[in-house]
Amino acid sequence: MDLIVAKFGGTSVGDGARIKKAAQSVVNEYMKGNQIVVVVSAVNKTTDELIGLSTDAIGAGLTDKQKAEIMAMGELTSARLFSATIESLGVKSEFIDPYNKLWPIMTDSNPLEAKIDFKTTNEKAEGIRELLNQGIVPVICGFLGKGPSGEITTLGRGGSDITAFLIGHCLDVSEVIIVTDVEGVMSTDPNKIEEAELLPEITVEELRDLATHGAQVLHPHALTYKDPLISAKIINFEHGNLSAKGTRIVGPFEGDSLKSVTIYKNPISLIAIVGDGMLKRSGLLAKVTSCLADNNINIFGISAGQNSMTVFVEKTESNKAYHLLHHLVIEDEFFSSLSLGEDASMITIVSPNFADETPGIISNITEPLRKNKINIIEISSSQTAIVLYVDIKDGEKALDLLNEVLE
Ligand SMILES: Nc1ncnc2c1ncn2[C@@H]1O[C@H](COP(=O)(O)OP(=O)(O)O)[C@@H](O)[C@H]1O
Ligand SMILES: N[C@@H](CC(=O)OP(=O)(O)O)C(=O)O
Repeated sequence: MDLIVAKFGGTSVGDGARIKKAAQSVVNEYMKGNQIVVVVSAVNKTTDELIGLSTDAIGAGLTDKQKAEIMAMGELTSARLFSATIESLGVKSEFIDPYNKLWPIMTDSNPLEAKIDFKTTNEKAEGIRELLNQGIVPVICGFLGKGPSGEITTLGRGGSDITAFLIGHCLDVSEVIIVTDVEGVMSTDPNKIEEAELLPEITVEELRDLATHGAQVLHPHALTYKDPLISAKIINFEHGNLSAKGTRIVGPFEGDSLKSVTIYKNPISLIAIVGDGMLKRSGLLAKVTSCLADNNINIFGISAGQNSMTVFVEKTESNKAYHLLHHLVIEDEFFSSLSLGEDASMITIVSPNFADETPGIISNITEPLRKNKINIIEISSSQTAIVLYVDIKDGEKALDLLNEVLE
């Protein structure tokens, strides 16, 4: 007997027929002898409509607390609807909303982007297991939380995915299934490029980066709760079948923790190339990268400024790269000179929450290094990773300091 969480997004429960199809797929799984927890989003665009209505009626006077309470009506309704539909198909079901004593998801008091109180949620989730053992299918409102005073909070737009993975983690389920309006994760958004192709599999790390950079298919924070041993997949509601294939989400793998500070095992060398007004000339970056690629030299990073560009390569390859790039510099009129810099340690800090921790995350990271007189040679940041280069002699010390920051 497997224990499964199935999350149905707004479009998957977009009308009566879809709700029935979704409920039938749950019932079929239940009939196979599996236990199943349903997490449901608001029907179709209900959340947008509720926001639109309240903004039209109240405008700037709408408080965040009121907004959360009004938005919550979407999931309060859909959970009741879904649970009643399961019952109509002959299986016992109970909807679980924040007013129910079994409600598990506890948060801080932020109404719109509530932070999950993991410890309490983990304890409370055991109550759901009692229902499952009685043969009841719990239908939990996605997206919602309960604050310290019993008030309704929300986990941020698209937050039902977080609910699904969080419940999956707390109950240590065998599988989390995200049911949505596309076949799975595709090579790009199929609603933007029709030729998009289905990926049979994607790693947690890839999907997290994709989601953080705007791909709506899954909330990036949901993956924080993806355990390596819990299977997960994204499937299309059209199949009406929870065994549909879709895209399997694999990992995270050992050493690929979602929050980590790592130092690259080998020294890195910096090669700086200068030229007048480099940013305004097209094709210079391509010349440098193809020169190194043609000679099988891996580029670890590259940064470009007004009059210079820095390339990061492994120290063992730096001499070869230096000579190759020198040829390029003397051949090309837009480059004037290059220099092989000091050896550096490359430290990568990864966290899915950087996007939320800004402003301030860069200074949190650089401040302890400054205090310890560690010079940062170069730093680059994205929404999920910060890479910095420090003098090779400072590498290990910087690693320790940055581990403290991440804790
Ligand atoms: N790489 C991608 N693969 C699949 N879908 C994507 C991708 N990038 C963006 N999307 C979008 O994600 C949408 C699914 O997310 P969402 O609308 O939030 O679904 P749900 O309502 O089920 O939660 C798809 O309709 C698609 O437009
Ligand atoms: N209904 C909420 C939560 C959610 O996750 O919805 P969906 O699964 O349809 O993206 C929202 O629209 O933000």
